[in-house]
Amino acid sequence: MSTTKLPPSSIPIFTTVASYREWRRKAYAEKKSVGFVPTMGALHEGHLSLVRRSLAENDLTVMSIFVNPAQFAPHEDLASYPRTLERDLELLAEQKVASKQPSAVFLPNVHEMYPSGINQDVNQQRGTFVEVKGYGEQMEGKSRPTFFRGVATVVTKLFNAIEPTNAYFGQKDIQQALLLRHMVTDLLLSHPSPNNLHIVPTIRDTSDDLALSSRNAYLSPAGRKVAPILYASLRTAEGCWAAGGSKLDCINAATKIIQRRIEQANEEGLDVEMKLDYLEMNDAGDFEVIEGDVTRSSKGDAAVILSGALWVDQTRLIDNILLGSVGRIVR
Ligand SMILES: Nc1ncnc2c1ncn2[C@@H]1O[C@H](COP(=O)(O)OP(=O)(O)OP(=O)(O)O)[C@@H](O)[C@H]1O
Ligand SMILES: CC(C)(CO)[C@@H](O)C(=O)[O-]
Ligand code: BAL
Repeated sequence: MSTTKLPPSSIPIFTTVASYREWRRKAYAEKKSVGFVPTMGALHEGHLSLVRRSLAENDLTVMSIFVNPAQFAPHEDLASYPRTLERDLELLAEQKVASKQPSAVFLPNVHEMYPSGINQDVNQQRGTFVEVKGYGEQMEGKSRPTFFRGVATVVTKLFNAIEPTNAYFGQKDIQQALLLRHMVTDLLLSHPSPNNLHIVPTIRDTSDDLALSSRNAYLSPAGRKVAPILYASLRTAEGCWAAGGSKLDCINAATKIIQRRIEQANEEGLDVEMKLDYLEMNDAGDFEVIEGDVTRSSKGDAAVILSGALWVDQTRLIDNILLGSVGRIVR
């Protein structure tokens, strides 16, 4: 275990796969289950809810903190992504469920995760990648075409290194979590098995329901004031869908809510720019876009992802609501 230049921590920190594996071997020998919470750090209550779920369901809980360069496009915010390691370790050490506390932090550097090197050329011809075709091109993948390849690749590596019994992901990034379930199934992974990849509900700010997100730290006061409109617009679409509206009508109604907020912000003289990236409904099974004339009753019982992304100045916010029969998704 290396402790060079690391902040003090009461939880063991492993910076190499080799040192972590020694610890993991002991857990196997003692027949202890290992819950895993992968993150990019800058922890908030959303991350901590995943930790508490893991603590409740496993003997041991491991969190990884790794800002994965491969999932950022060259024009994205890799350099400025919030990094708050000292505070993250403090928050983690405060978590306790039924006298269990987090057991280890995996904190690799880029070389440890990408031993053959990494470049962010989207057309790169050399290297090992994991791509989940057919599930990474819609919704988030449409706006971030190389994002899911980066996520699937690093999560495969993390699963191989950590060998978790259970892994925990947030509903806030629903496409990511469902795509990873497909990946785990298709690659016959057993650590975790597909049934043990859990999706945990989104934690929101109690005052205005804004989904907690590390990138919220980028928001100016004016940006923070308008940001809840994304979820409010999704709630409008949800209500419209429940009342029997067509997909087209519901998305239009939600879009109008955003447009109205943009006008209002101008009228209020708020110093903020908003731009809607997308609002869409997709089948939760195959991620296909729902046709405009489809309604809740014509869709039957199948689960639907209602999701959107909104630019607030330079910050890209995402959120979603699951519609229909979602019991088998969030579990
Ligand atoms: N509000 C939230 N509620 C529940 N889980 C969340 C929430 N926000 C993030 N997560 C989950 O935490 C895990 C780690 O996410 P990550 O470190 O990227 O944080 P983030 O807040 O989503 O950051 P970003 O602002 O980059 O999207 C993911 O599984 C993610 O879905
Ligand atoms: C799953 C993940 C840790 C992979 O880098 C990241 O995409 C995240 O934090 O959601
Ligand atoms: N929360 C998903 C990680 C990302 O947006 O890069």
